[in-house]
Amino acid sequence: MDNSPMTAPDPKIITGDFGYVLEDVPHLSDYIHDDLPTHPNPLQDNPAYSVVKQYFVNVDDTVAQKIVVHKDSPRGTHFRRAGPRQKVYFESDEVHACIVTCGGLCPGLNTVIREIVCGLHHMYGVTRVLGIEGGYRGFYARNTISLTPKVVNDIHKRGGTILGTSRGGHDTSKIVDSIQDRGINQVYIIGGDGTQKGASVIFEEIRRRGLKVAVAGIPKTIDNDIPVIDKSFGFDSAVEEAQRAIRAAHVESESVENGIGLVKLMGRHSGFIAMYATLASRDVDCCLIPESPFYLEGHGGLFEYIEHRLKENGHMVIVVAEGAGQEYLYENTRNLDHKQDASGNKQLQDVGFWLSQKIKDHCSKQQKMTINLKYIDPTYMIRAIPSNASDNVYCTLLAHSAIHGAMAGYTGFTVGPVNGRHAYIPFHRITERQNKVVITDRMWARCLSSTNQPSFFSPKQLLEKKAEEESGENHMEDLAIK
Ligand SMILES: Nc1ncnc2c1ncn2[C@@H]1O[C@H](COP(=O)(O)OP(=O)(O)O)[C@@H](O)[C@H]1O
Ligand SMILES: O=P(O)(O)OC[C@H]1O[C@](O)(COP(=O)(O)O)[C@@H](O)[C@@H]1O
Ligand SMILES: [Mg+2]
Repeated sequence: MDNSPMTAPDPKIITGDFGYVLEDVPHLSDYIHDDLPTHPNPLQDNPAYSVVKQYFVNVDDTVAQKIVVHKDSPRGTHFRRAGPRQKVYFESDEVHACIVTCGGLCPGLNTVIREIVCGLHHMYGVTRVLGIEGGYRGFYARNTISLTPKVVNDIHKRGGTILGTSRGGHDTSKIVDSIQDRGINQVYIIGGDGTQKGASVIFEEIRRRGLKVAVAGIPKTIDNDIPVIDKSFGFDSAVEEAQRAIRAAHVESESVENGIGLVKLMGRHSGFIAMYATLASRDVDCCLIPESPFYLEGHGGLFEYIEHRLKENGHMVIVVAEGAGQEYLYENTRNLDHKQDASGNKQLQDVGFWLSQKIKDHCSKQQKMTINLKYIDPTYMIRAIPSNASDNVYCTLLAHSAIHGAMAGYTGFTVGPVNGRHAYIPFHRITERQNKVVITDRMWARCLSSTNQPSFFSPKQLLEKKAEEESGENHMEDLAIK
């Protein structure tokens, strides 16, 4: 076996007129130089699909990343449009696919698994699909299970993942050895930012070994922290389920004098669930997210706002994303500073519990008012639900787009909607940064105006933040266009 070090190839950038840039994804033919045979897409004979007008996408179709433009704006970055091609690079009985799920749970994982199995079977006549159990380490440390449409028929009605998942355990060469030994030639990897980084190095190793194996990533994150794509599957389901906890917090708080309902929601680095759940509910008086630092004491602080709100309304609901205010918690427990999970993610401390204590201490110290605080932590209950109807449809489209891409010989890509159109996105664009709530954007302003909470920023700090975010955006644009 060749053990020369892995080097990532340069990104595939194709430029055109008027500032058009295609950030393309790799194709098997980029590194397998023997003539790879192509075959007509079996979908053309499929009774369900054959009548569809223009079912196949044009090979040159691309999707624009930026759709708000001015008369003279450059056309900017584009991604290859996802969808079925007229020619495929695999024959049906040649395909031996596998599916793995990694990282934290998320509503919809089972739907994606189901739709990959059924899509491969029904659209492309593929019968050999293996489920890798227990995340990346399952490639070399666990048994596999054979997945058929019958086995997966009902799984979309269940939360979790029938394959199991794990953090850590990514051993690239053992994983690729296992892929090679089993004769797998399509690898479907469902997972978040960490998983997509893992998928990227698996792809690099496969390319280095010159294997005819397509690697397709399906982005999973309940936190919605994956960039470029419009949103991640399971996010809508999570926001919907969070409403139940917020409603409970509201009922509890308004039933007593000076009631405070405090709800913690997931969101390690990105406060999207908290922000959307707040906006959807309209019962929330304060939403705290990691992107927007807050402070407790003094003028404009959280305590002042709580006192004001209780005086005014007699009760209040606070939503806090789990990653918010972590700087305060680490201040107090220096010894836990560097605790990480098996994947290297920083382990967070319970901001909801900490905040409850702080609010209670403050109110009892001040002897100003007796409060009645109920802390609700529904985080794992939310993560474990099955996906809702709209996420189910979304998961189906993701699975189909991934299958069409792999069958067409594309590899080293993540699939996802960009401005509503599914596209193939190179791994590095998905893993180079995290999607975060931009607190100088209108959506956060809507959230603040719906709760009427303080922004916790002075006008000067806000201007600085805006300048910082604008220069960050320009930097990303530069990277994309070069
Ligand atoms: N930089 C990386 N390179 C290779 N594998 C990684 C990397 N980061 C994470 N992984 C692997 O990806 C899997 C999931 O990562 P994790 O961060 O736990 O969840 P998520 O993918 O949901 O963000 C783990 O098995 C982990 O070992
Ligand atoms: O208890 P676990 O499995 O480590 O998960 C907790 C974390 O998982 C998340 O849901 C995100 O997980 P991923 O990074 O796997 O998408 C966070 O919101 C949360 O901090
Ligand atoms: Mg992650």
